[in-house]
Amino acid sequence: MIKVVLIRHGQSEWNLENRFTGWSDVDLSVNGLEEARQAGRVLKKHGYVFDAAHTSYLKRAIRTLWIILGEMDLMWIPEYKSWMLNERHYGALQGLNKAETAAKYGEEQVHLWRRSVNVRPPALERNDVRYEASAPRYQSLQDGEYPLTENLEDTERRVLRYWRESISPALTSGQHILIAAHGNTLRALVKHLDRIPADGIADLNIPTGIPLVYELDERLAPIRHYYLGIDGELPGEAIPSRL
Ligand SMILES: O=C(O)[C@@H](CO)OP(=O)(O)O
Repeated sequence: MIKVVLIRHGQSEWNLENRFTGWSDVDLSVNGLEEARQAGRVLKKHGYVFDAAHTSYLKRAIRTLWIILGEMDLMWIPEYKSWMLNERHYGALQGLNKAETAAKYGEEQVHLWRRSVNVRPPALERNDVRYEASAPRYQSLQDGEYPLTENLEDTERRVLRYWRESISPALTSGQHILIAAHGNTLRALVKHLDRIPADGIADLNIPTGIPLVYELDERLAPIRHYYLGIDGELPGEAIPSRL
């Protein structure tokens, strides 16, 4: 049986301030640092060992990974980073306060921007300071790959490309893999793994900093999944609903 562990980064400064984040490169909050340490302790306590880890180009996920590997004394393992694991790009909403945006455009519109599969938030303009296509970290992207905005389907396409190209072959060759990523990249991956239809994904939220274990068969179809706490598998009611 194949196991892969997914983890959403610990609480970020903008999760705390309730701001749309996307590709904005904000760090972990004090609470987020502790969530990452705790995730490392949980994985270590339950005997997890990884051969390699994958994360995004964004420091909230990278730091979460580093803290976990530090706790597990696994800092030596290969670490792979890709923009394809970056959070869903939030377009022109990036940096805005979610509650203020809801007061301006209505709760329903903001819910569509946040949780629908096919509605894209307003796009960034190329002359916006938040458009960072020429930043060194994004130099390897091909034309058209740096997003101006994304819906969940757009995010799913690039996440699944990375899953198929870089993670699936490692898993089927027997490697134990940890993926430290983001709320919507992990929602996209879970949607694919569990074959959740487009109209069933709005209510799926992944909490920050709690390891999510997927057990897969040899064709990488899920057998079962569960969140892991210090005392073992977490019951549904123990999963925080905070986003
Ligand atoms: O702001 C973001 O980038 C994401 C994750 O924090 O928010 P949301 O919950 O709206 O998908």
